[in-house]
Amino acid sequence: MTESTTLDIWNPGWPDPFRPTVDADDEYADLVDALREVQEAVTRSLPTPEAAAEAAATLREVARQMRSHEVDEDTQIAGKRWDIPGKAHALAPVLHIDTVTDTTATGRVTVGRFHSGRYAMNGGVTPLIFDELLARLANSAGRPWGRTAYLNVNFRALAPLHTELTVTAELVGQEGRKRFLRGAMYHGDILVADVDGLWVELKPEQTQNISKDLEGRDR
Ligand SMILES: CCCCCCCCCCCCCC(=O)SCCNC(=O)CCNC(=O)[C@H](O)C(C)(C)COP(=O)(O)OP(=O)(O)OC[C@H]1O[C@@H](n2cnc3c(N)ncnc32)[C@H](O)[C@@H]1OP(=O)(O)O
Repeated sequence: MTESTTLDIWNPGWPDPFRPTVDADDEYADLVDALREVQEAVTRSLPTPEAAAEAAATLREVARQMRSHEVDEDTQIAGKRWDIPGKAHALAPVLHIDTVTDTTATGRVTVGRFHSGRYAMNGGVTPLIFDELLARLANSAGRPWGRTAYLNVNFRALAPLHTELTVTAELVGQEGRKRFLRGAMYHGDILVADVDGLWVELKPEQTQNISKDLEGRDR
């Protein structure tokens, strides 16, 4: 079993459309951090109508600025910074991936009120976190790119906000193109959720056509 110490490397088995074609610099990561701050602050706020209108105008101005730098999805950076927690995607919870071996992975995550259901992690966010860690493991160790076929999540206890949770993943079996994974999320010793996932290795024609298949369907 080989320990992988290169969490940030590009796996050569992954299809090109997922690779950023320009280098992201730290200013881009900082921009996404600032956007996360906005998401959390807006979620926590009850502004006066005047303050809400002023903030909305400011945010629309930022959107206008960003639209003038628009690129296509193959070129965008968001979701592709494999080297930083949360991959520079503002929706994704900031998952710190600590270890990835051929068959296991571990990580840590803390969420705030932006990702809250009511005083605890929203039930739609838990699968996002599992998908991130299990996908990283499923698609590591030189394995060709596979796509999530299912993620069956069991919610065992409330996952607290503002508290570090640990997440584990294990590759438990492979049959042909199918990779079976299992994962768990803990608050201390308390199991808050577990998951069974299936990744199916893409056929060559499925990876070549990723961008083409989706043309015109992303708006
Ligand atoms: C917003 C979040 C922010 C994060 C941003 C991060 C960005 C980074 C992005 C990173 C990347 C993000 C990537 C993403 O987000 S992936 C997005 C989520 N996943 C998808 O959209 C996948 C959609 N589905 C497919 O593409 C196809 O169905 C796949 C490829 C999965 C299989 O279709 P394919 O035609 O190729 O294969 P097959 O049908 O011959 O099946 C083969 C075998 O598998 C078995 N099987 C298949 N399905 C299931 C099932 N559900 N339960 C049980 N078994 C199942 C099947 O029985 C057969 O078994 P066997 O008969 O051989 O024994």
